Amino acid sequence: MTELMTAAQMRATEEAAIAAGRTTGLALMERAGRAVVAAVFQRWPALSEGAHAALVLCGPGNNGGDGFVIARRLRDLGWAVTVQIFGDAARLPPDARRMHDLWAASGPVAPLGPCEGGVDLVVDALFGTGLTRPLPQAVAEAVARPSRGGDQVQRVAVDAPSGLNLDTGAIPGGQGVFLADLTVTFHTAKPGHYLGAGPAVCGQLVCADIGLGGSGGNLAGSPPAAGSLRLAEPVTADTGPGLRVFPGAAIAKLAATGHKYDFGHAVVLAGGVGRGGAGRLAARAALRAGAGLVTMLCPPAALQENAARMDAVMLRACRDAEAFEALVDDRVTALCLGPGLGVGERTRSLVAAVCARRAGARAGRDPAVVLDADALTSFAPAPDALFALLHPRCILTPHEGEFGRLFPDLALSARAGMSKVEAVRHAAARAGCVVLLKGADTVIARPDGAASLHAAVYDRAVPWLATAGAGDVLAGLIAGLAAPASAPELICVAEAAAWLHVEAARAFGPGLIAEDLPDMLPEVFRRVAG
Ligand SMILES: NC(=O)C1=CN([C@@H]2O[C@H](COP(=O)(O)OP(=O)(O)OC[C@H]3O[C@@H](n4cnc5c(N)ncnc54)[C@H](OP(=O)(O)O)[C@@H]3O)[C@@H](O)[C@H]2O)[C@@H](O)CC1
Ligand SMILES: [K+]
Repeated sequence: MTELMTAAQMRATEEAAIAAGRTTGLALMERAGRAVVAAVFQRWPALSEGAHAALVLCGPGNNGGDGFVIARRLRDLGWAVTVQIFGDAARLPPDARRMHDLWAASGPVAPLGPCEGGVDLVVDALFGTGLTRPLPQAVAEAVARPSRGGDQVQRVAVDAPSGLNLDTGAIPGGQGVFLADLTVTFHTAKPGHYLGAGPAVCGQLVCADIGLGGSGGNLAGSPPAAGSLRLAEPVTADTGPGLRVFPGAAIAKLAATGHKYDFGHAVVLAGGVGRGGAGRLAARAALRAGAGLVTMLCPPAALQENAARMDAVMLRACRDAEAFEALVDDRVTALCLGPGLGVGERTRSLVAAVCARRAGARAGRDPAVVLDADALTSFAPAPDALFALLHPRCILTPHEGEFGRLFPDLALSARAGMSKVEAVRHAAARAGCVVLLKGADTVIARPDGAASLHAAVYDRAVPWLATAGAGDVLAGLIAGLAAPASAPELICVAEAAAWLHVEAARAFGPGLIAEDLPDMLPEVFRRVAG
């Protein structure tokens, strides 16, 4: 399932299922605890054979309840289990109290403290979705305490490593968090499993079905609902092999045949002499992504330099915004500007001219406009002047630095407790267009709050993608995918571009430079269509 639920949404889903009589809190808790044990055995098969020793740390809420289920299950399998609790068992919520009592009928419960004897497994069932503030000192000490058993001790977190905020991926207080090798969450993943510090402290993420029923909807690539949040991850059709629904459906050339104009005409505006590399990267990516034609516009003095470096990309001289008007006709379906364009008035006037190109009521949809890099920074002194130019077929693709220049109150340093998802949602609403904030946790949002998280973390981590020019390639990819008449809506295009960008980097591997990315796309496409 690609939907991501906040703690409040998860609570509401659980309550609705219980209120409708479809399940009970106790049944959910039992399944949650058993799912953790099953995931532990799958990750470490040696632990599923013979008897071992575990330390189970239980908290004051239902996360603790899951811990008591785990303790009971392991003991039933012959393990030696030590259970410690933070807080007063008498004040546990009812379901957790029942699970505590079931365990306590035949096993002791001690307060948090050093564990006598060596263990093979430490279970963190201290806090899950209910963590609202920094860990208390006693808990911070408990999660940091090394367990006897050395390197052989495996550490599993129930729902979340305690100390991690599952809505934001932040560690409130900045310190004190359980470092897990494996985190088992329930029903859907939560934003914090993918945002910020989440992936590093979760270790590996497994999402277990606990019988709450699937929503089945909000899959990557389909039009998202206002206010929803999902993961941009592959979606395969249920019926047989063939195209992947996502990202396959977003790549026009994989799904249809047609004339080159059916796949659109993308225009990339590039910088002056010696600054054209960024624009060339974007143009090559747009062409590889499937635009039928790509034209690069550059200042007259840079024509020769660019002509020496490009063949399939067409090239025209464009001195300023006035020249732009004369050069671009109605068949241009996507425009990309910013990479290498330079910061200043010329860029501002080009952005104004590009955003003013509208299809009109009868001509179908407006051209897609990708604004990146210098096209964003040029408006740092007056972001509102940019927002006044934008329309819903525009997309801003900042990195954190550029984002902070346009939205200083939403900048990373100013976010204080607000998640990256919320920050980008606010930015999109203010800008009146799609905003994609880059990172290992790329967040894309539409003005109505529909959002998508593309995570290059866990087994998709590509640290070698942090290389000069990679962002220019992403901007070009979006323009190229958005250009065809059959392209899906812009937020879906952006999801697909983010995914392809990372897949291209993964296919190449370490040593990658930005030039390699567009040229890896054919290999990625073959796999998508296979
Ligand atoms: N939803 C579902 O479908 C299912 C949920 N399940 C499980 O339930 C978990 C959620 O349970 P939960 O809501 O009881 O929250 P949990 O994380 O146990 O903590 C709440 C307690 O901690 C306290 N507290 C918080 N922060 C604190 C701090 N810094 N320092 C000290 N105390 C602090 C807080 O106190 P309060 O803030 O109210 O003062 C409250 O007492 C979920 O993660 C999953 O494991 C499964 O069983 C199956 C189905
Ligand atoms: K936990």
